[in-house]
Amino acid sequence: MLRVDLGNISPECVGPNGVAWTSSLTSYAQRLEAARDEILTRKSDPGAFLGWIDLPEDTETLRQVRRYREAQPWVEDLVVLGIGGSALGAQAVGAALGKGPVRLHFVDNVEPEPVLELLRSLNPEKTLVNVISKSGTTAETMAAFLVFRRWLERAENWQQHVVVTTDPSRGILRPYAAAEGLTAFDIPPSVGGRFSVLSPVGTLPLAFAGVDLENLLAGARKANEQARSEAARNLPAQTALVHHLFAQKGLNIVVLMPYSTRLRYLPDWFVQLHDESLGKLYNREGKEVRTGTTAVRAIGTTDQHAQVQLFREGPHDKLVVFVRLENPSEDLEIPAVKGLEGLDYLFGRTFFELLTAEAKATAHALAKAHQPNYTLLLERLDAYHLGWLLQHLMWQTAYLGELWNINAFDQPGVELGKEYTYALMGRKGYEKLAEELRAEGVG
Ligand SMILES: O=P(O)(O)OC[C@H]1O[C@](O)(CO)[C@@H](O)[C@@H]1O
Repeated sequence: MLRVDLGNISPECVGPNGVAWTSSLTSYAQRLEAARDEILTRKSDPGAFLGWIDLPEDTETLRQVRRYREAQPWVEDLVVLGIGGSALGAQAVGAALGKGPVRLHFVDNVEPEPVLELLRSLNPEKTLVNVISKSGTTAETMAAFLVFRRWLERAENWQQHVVVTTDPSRGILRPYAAAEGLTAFDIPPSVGGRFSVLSPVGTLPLAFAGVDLENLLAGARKANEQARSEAARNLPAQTALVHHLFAQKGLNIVVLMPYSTRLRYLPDWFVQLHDESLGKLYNREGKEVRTGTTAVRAIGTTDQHAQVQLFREGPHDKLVVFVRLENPSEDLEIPAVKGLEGLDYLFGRTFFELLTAEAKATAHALAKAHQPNYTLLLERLDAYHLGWLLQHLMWQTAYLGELWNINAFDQPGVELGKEYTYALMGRKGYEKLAEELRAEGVG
């Protein structure tokens, strides 16, 4: 079960003029249900990029991924070459649920030293390289692929050591895979990178990490079920409404703070999902709107000792979202130690009890200071509940896009930086831009 505890969004914080949460939900119910109908109607248009909704139903692709994984028992290290949506989902789920025996590595930056260090630690005969790029053009991923492709020539049959995940027709990787006879998996054209964790972008690396993929998808189907419900039972529409109401009140920062080290990369995945989807200059009618709230990463309890001072006493420009587990997979009892009786309140208690108390205490301390927050509660940390949470957050993002009347599925704002990079690196066709940059003192 995935639940939400809205107890700490104090009534005076929610809705215009102190309207309580239940009244806000009632008054927005029609608008949320219209948003849901709009999303579901638009889903049949591939250009709407809503294909992620159907990924949890795609058990045939999952079977292909499984078959491929079973045919590669020799793999000891899997290197994912990908960035943004082509890496963050697998990284988040792998860190939370990966059991091995295959070690996952993510190369999502072109800083030479860490890449060289990784290469020196790997045995090419035991390494599989999964190059992942929806566009098949991203400079960082392609540069890493060129390096790994050359390095793999040290293996007997390098083609066996590469698996490609890309768009079925666009980009450089697809024809290259066909020409070299490489195994290739599709990223459906209707699925954008940051919504692709349940496609082979995520499932292929996660199959090697020993994640229970059937349950990951089953959990995501529960989120789909809720997201299709009426407003009163529609959890993603409800959390989207909370975000909307606080954004309207000028709270322009969203902190995602799981109380779990295993979930340490979840905020990174969420930051891309939320920021790239919702930070938009224009609305659907082409009117300048500049929407968005800035997602910030935090981990409990670690950031209680780093950021919570600011969350409580700094500007109240944030909505803090806690993620808490209701049950541990294992627990650790704290022993009584003679001579340390000053710590007797801990004797015989468990780590999980302390972790839970810390999370509840922080949430309440923030509420007391009128810093709104709510908590997403996962019954436990397993594939089913994590799949549910991921799909919940994707739906929440889609609902916010509707409430703000923006396209949550494009990212025009990152394109110019890419073009400048091409020009600075001397790519053919970018000579004029390179000249302009030189005239502007960049080069
Ligand atoms: O999968 P690709 O096409 O290499 O893109 C990687 C990432 O780059 C972006 O296009 C821009 O940051 C993201 O939307 C995407 O997830």
